[in-house]
Amino acid sequence: MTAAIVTDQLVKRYGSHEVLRRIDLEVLPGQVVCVIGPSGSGKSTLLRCINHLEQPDDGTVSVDGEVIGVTHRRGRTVPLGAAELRRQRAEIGMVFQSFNLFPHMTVLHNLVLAPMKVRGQSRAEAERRARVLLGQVGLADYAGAYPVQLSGGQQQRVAIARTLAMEPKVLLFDEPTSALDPELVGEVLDVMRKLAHAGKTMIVVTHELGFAREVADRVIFMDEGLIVEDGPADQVLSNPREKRTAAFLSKVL
Ligand SMILES: Nc1ncnc2c1ncn2[C@@H]1O[C@H](COP(=O)(O)OP(=O)(O)OP(=O)(O)O)[C@@H](O)[C@H]1O
Repeated sequence: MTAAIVTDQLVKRYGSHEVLRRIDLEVLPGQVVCVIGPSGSGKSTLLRCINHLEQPDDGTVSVDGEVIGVTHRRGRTVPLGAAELRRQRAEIGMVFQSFNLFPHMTVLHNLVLAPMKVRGQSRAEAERRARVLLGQVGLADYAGAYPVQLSGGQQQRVAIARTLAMEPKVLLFDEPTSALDPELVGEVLDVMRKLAHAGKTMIVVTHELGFAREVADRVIFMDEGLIVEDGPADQVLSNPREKRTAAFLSKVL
């Protein structure tokens, strides 16, 4: 079985600070992996390198067997051109903490923009699909609303629908509920739970350990740019093998 996501000896540095220190990770199709760890451990940077929002300094990322961001020319490895990189990145959906919806566009317009521009879908087709997705995230009646008219939880559900509209091969979530008022967290986690049950491949950076325990196939604990522990959710969260994992959990549980 081809892994959905592979990182091979992935390195990212900011100046002399090595933020990712040779990360090897393999996520199988349909797996849900939650990534936990202290602030500054490199969780966001890992996601941002997987989708090449940040250029890794060393190592490779592959999605569905295709190496991201580089190609081979005359025996040398060279960076991909912008258009080709855009095509690859469209296969890697990313949901951010801060929604990032276009404020001057309606919900529907936010959803159809990229499928029309990047995927070449007609407006009619893009709108038809967008309405289906809005139904799936429980926002069928909000197609004509502007982001400012929505709660944070609704905005994040629109952002998830917008990501799904590109039919990505994998989904990355970077603390998708951290900016939400506590009473709005559940509705976003519900949507993510449905995606997990529908068989999507997901990496979720989160502080929601209840969600991780219930939904994740695996939990990864990162610290100081390394994967310290990687195992079944119950084992890592209830019976960690590594002292550093246990110390972290004792602070956050
Ligand atoms: N653009 C950047 N320039 C310089 N340093 C950066 C940059 N982005 C991240 N870093 C540093 O890299 C380290 C890892 O950051 P990262 O955001 O990946 O951590 P994190 O585990 O996601 O933390 P948090 O839980 O607080 O979001 C931190 O020390 C951070 O200050």
